Amino acid sequence: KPISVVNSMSYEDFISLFGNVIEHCSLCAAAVWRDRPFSDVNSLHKSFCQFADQLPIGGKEGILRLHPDLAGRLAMSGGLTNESTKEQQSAGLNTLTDQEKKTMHHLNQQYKQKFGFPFVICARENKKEAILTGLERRLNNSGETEAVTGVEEVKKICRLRLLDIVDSSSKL
Ligand SMILES: NC(=O)NC1=NC(=O)NC1=O
Repeated sequence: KPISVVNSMSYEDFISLFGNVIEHCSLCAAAVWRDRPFSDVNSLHKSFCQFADQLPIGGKEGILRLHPDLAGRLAMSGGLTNESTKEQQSAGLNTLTDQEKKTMHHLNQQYKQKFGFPFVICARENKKEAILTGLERRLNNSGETEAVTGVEEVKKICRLRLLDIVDSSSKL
């Protein structure tokens, strides 16, 4: 969609179009609508990032808790959103060996046990090996660090999902 069409949308249409660019966070889109008109997809992304950044730590953790595990129960049962399904497949998470599945599940559990929110990484920018090493490495971080790191990954996921919707060449 051209950015001019995005800028002329009612907030209902804007929310239905962008309600999942941050996974299950239609609130983000509902808030970002007020920043229109957007000059291009970058300024639209910037608004989403600013909304996430100004959230208190509890809100940041809340955004992370809305994300499905990588190669988790939901993924195995085909219960992911369309976007997450494609993203997890692109990282090769649908072709994990039984051993890799067990390792991923165990590390995800450990991570959630420690932080109280799931491990989030931009799957379209990582293959399964990098995801597993990232999970192991980040397990050693503090909760504060991981809440911020996770939101940085959410911003990357958001940018790629926005680029799937908005013509990146269109400018105000
Ligand atoms: N826990 C996650 O990182 N989930 C995901 N990352 C993505 O890029 N897509 C997901 O579903």
